[in-house]
Amino acid sequence: MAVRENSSPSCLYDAVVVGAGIQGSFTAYHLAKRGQKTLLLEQFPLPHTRGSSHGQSRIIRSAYPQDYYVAMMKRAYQLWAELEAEAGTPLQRPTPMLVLGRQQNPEFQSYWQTMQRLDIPHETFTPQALAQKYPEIRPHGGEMAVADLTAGVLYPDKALKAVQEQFRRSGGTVRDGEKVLAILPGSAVTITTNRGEYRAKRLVVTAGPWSSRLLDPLGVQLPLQPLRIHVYYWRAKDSGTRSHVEHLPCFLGINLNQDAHHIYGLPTDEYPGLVKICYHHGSPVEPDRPDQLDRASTVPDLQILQGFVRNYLPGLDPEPAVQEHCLYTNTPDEDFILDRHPRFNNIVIGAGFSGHGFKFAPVVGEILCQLSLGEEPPYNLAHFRISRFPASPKAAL
Ligand SMILES: Cc1cc2nc3c(=O)[nH]c(=O)nc-3n(C[C@H](O)[C@H](O)[C@H](O)COP(=O)(O)OP(=O)(O)OC[C@H]3O[C@@H](n4cnc5c(N)ncnc54)[C@H](O)[C@@H]3O)c2cc1C
Ligand SMILES: O=C(O)[C@@H]1CCCC=N1
Repeated sequence: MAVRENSSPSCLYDAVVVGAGIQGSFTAYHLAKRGQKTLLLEQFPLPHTRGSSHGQSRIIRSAYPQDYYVAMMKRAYQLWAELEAEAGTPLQRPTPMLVLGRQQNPEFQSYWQTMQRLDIPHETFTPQALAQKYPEIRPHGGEMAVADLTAGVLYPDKALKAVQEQFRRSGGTVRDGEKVLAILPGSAVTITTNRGEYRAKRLVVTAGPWSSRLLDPLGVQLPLQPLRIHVYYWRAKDSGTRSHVEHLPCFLGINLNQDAHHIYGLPTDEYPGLVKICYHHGSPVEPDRPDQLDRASTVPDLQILQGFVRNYLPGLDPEPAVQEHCLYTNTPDEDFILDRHPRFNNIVIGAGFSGHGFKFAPVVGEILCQLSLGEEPPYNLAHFRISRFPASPKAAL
């Protein structure tokens, strides 16, 4: 195997980041801005559609039931604006997001109370006010809404391109089509790829659905579950009502009709006249074989969504017009993993973004950069620690 660029001390990298999805790309961007000689490795030729960060729309919002996410979003909005200024292009479009639910529902209450307590600009809609403002939406049984007025639609493909470009401008190197096969810990970490070998003072692993492949041999078994998520786009029944589709806000339905489901939607630019509505859960899958689903554990997402469309958005055709897919990597509590390796503190892990990580990527990248530089990020990271999971037997090293 060829040894690349590590035959002299000057070719030792300050940092190597594995995985050029949105989290790894922002981590590399911050490291390079901090003057670190940084290499970003990606297994597939870029851009690609095989992980979690591709596509043309994601929701950005401040509204979360948990204060710690709201605090991180404050910083994320600042950093998104910085990247937009550097790139000279908008990376999001402001669009309010309705949290829909029953007033008595504890999760709905948490969203609402957090918005009030933390002064997130918001507007509350009684069922009557909701019907007036958004007649396309038909809530049931007294369901109401609170709108996060800071929300919007992010443009993921553009964002990924912009952050990687700015990383390169800061002196960083991206090598795509280069898969990391092995990691050997040490004061300088040795990284073996299908093309060669590198050494780095610090390593950040942001490998999305493939994270366990790299981390298990390093003795950290994380409860990460890759899920296949179907992305559905729906059209108005009557083409004359197309403007109704475009008028819809982003929305997040909490246990609507007293079902256990979370369903979300957003107006998008990628298919003019269609609205994207998805089920926030998917079927377990191997990331290299996303088409092989185990029937026994496949979630009936389409039936659930069709029921929702018929009941809540009767102006839409209940047959989806377009179907795509993407991968989530879930933790059991759906909180992220942002931590140092328990034994090797120059190896940092960012994983388990559980289908809601895109909006946080600028601040996640900053946190992973700070952790890898031995700094303590100014957030409560207790919810993101590896130690929150029950200990599992360690692999031999
Ligand atoms: C359908 C869908 C809708 C979503 N909606 C929202 C939303 O509205 N708002 C929101 O905030 N978030 C949303 N998310 C979540 C968000 O997109 C993800 O949290 C985020 O993209 C995760 O990024 P990542 O960098 O961790 O993973 P990825 O994008 O998967 O990146 C990991 C990268 O690592 C590379 N890699 C893996 N192993 C190796 C290796 N051995 N060597 C080299 N490279 C390697 C992979 O090829 C990949 O490119 C959604 C996700 C999906 C799928
Ligand atoms: O993160 C988001 O905002 C979206 C909507 C809720 C479910 C997952 N992604």
